[in-house]
Amino acid sequence: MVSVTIHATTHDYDVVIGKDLRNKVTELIDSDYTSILVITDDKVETHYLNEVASSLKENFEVHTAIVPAGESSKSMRMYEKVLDRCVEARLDRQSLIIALGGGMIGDLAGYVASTYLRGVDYIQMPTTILAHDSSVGGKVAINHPNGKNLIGSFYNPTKVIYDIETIDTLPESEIRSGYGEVIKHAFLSDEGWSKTLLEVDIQRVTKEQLETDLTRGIHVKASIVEQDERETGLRKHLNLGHTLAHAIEAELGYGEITHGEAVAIGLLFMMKLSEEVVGAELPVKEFTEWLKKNNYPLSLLSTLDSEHMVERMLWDKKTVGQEINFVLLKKISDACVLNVDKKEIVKQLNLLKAEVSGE
Ligand SMILES: NC(=O)c1ccc[n+]([C@@H]2O[C@H](COP(=O)([O-])OP(=O)(O)OC[C@H]3O[C@@H](n4cnc5c(N)ncnc54)[C@H](O)[C@@H]3O)[C@@H](O)[C@H]2O)c1
Ligand SMILES: O=C(O)C(=O)C[C@@H](O)[C@H](O)[C@H](O)COP(=O)(O)O
Ligand SMILES: [Zn+2]
Repeated sequence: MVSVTIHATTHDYDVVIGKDLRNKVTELIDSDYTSILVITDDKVETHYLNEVASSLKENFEVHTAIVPAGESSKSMRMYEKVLDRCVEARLDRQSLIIALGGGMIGDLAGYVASTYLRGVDYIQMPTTILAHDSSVGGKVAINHPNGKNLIGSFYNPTKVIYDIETIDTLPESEIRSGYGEVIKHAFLSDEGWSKTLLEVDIQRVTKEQLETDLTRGIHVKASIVEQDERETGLRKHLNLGHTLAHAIEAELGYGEITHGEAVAIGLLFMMKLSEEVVGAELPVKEFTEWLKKNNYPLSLLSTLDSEHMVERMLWDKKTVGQEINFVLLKKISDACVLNVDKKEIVKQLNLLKAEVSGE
């Protein structure tokens, strides 16, 4: 078992990474809670809810809330439903919420925890690769039809319990999605690691490599959120690739593309923009090849109208006074935030669309 302590402004919390933790959750809960509400989705429920609930029942009164799997559950409607469940279960201020699932559940349950009774404790139990990112750092949110995560807060969990065995049941599409954020963390931090990842074949990646990459990603994220929890500066770098990614997700409809796939496409666009705007020399060719080899859905770019995507980007949380701010790379592991002219964004997006469709 590996434990990484995150030093947050409100409290320190541990990210515990290990095997079979789903059957040992009770042992990992330090406080004496009156009751626990486990929030999960209906896919994760079939795999892991029984084990987690059985472990908790040894010591606690346990309630459950199950929402439909998929990004469309990160909504106002589902937020209200889960709050109703909190009320129905009579959770009090000494109750605990457990978010059992991927980033969708982590964000939704975390937002519920941050607002119910003005805030109750919650634990993140990530079950996807992507959630190595979402379970750390305390950003919790739900989506609005206009833009991703428009309603949310910063609210740190009391613990993150990452049972690494749960990722065994992930389909290939979710491994692909997870690697979108893993490679983002590599681009932000380490050229050598980035090169290693560009060799990864998503269909054949080993368990050992997955564990190493996840743990590494958690360390990168931890270091950044510890320095700038509320995203006044440095934390913006974690948004690398997200200005386009979030615009694509909202445009296609939440859940039509995975978050990590959208981020991967956003990273490619970020690279092209970085070359153009800051004269960076980046492994664009290698990254494009890697995306193609691993079946990231680059072809959907051709379905997007560039001007309209710029309109979508105005909902990005880095947008100030209608100016779009991009996280760009001067080189691998050296990011900056720059205002990019809307005409330039349209031009570069059109060029990228033409390139990937082979025009
Ligand atoms: N808060 C943050 O800092 C942060 C960071 C990154 C992403 N996010 C958010 O995270 C969300 C994406 O998270 P995600 O990719 O984990 O998606 P997700 O939670 O929707 O999970 C993806 C799919 O995998 C299924 N699943 C989950 N665990 C499984 C398992 N172990 N075995 C089999 N199936 C499993 C789910 O039911 C779902 O169908 C987005 O909403 C994104 O905005 C938040
Ligand atoms: O933790 C952060 O900060 C991030 O930006 C991580 C992103 O991977 C994540 O998708 C986050 O939810 C995006 O935040 P937002 O503020 O752009 O909604
Ligand atoms: Zn993300």
